[in-house]
Amino acid sequence: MKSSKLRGNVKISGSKNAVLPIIAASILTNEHCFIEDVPDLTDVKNMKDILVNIGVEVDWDKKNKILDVRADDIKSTDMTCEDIGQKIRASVLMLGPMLSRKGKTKICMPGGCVIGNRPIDLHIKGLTALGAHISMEHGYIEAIAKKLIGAKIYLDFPSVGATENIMMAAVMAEGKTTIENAAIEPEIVDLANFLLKMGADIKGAGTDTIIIEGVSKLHGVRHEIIPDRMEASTFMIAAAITGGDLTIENIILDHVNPIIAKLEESNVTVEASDDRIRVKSNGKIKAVDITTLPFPGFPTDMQAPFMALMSIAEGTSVIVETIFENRFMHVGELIKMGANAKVEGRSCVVVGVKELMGANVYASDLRGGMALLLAGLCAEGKTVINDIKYIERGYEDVVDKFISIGANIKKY
Ligand SMILES: CC(=O)N[C@H]1[C@@H](OP(=O)(O)OP(=O)(O)OC[C@H]2O[C@@H](n3ccc(=O)[nH]c3=O)[C@H](O)[C@@H]2O)O[C@H](CO)[C@@H](O)[C@@H]1O
Ligand SMILES: C=C(OP(=O)(O)O)C(=O)O
Repeated sequence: MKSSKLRGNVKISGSKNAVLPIIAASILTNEHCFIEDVPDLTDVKNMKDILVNIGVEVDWDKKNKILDVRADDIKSTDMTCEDIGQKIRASVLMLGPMLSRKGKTKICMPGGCVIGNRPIDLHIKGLTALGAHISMEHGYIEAIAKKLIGAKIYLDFPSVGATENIMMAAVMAEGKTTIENAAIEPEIVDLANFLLKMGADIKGAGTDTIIIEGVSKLHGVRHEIIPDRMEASTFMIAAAITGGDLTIENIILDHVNPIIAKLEESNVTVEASDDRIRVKSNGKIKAVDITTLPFPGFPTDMQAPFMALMSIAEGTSVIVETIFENRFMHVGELIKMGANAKVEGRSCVVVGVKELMGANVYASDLRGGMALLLAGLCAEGKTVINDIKYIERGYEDVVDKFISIGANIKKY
């Protein structure tokens, strides 16, 4: 049976991609860091465990969504324990803070969504420019720096993770660091705000040139994580795909502009005010083209969910993925559900169909899994999504949130 049109209000959680680097940054001081609005996600648990394994005290008050991190005694620099790092992408973000705090570390090659090769050469280039010696052997990365010294670093691509890692290494390096062609995503700005509150000297975060003057010490901080723009965008698409009417609360409008623009082009009504947004649809979706780009372009993380919407649109949509070379794993599963889609290199042509049909499908990554869930909401008949662990990496209380707005969905 189809889920009904989703209706009601849904509150957005703290951002996964903002909280993970901020947890890493909290070891830059030996004082308490209180991180607020922390989402209960497996990625956050894994990041917390990485810290706990090296002797950092971490107290997670899930009821109040507060993580209290105190890294006054980092007992080990070996972060390879149980290979937790392989489970998440953000584990690589421990390199910068550990070099800064301990002068050395050993971590696993990072995991995260399998959406391309995801090399870390730009992280290494940046940290090496600051004086680190980095070697990679047997799936482990070893980094040593007697002293970090500020440098001018040009990123060949505005990598989010590399910008974050370099910022965290540079805040206590000697002298000035300039990151050129830096990423400008909102999560970079949130990290910079966290570091500024700790006493760092950073200028230009949110622009393509970030200038950091090293300071000798950072102190404890209290900081609230920004709302998750990907979760917000997902619920906006959910309203559209079910012909529903949702009010999405705790949202920063500037962070979701590309989704607003594309939904409006698709014949969806969007009413924005302050920190909430109402998305209404009569179910008649018009096909539009999208090309993923770094912020403020259309986010690669919303490519798969938006493709689910385009599967039932009137007309043909061309979806171009420019950020990751292998981010179309969901296409085959959408085709099982009746979608008419064809991948050609970095592009996918989607010809809208009248209706999708329920099927037994497999999530292969976080956002691809969410695309299947969204498709399942509007499909005729039952959809069974296997491997929802991928979805749970990045969506807090996902099943309960969908049930609260009228979705016919159950977790087994
Ligand atoms: C935990 C987290 O915040 N994840 C986000 C982060 O991932 P992540 O930080 O991994 O993404 P990057 O911005 O680094 O990657 C973007 C592109 O740069 C390439 N690259 C990256 C680093 C490097 O050293 N060399 C290199 O070639 C990647 O292969 C990719 O093609 O930003 C992505 C792009 O917005 C999002 O999809 C992810 O959700
Ligand atoms: C790709 C993603 O996450 P990660 O970088 O953690 O794999 C994502 O959030 O869509």
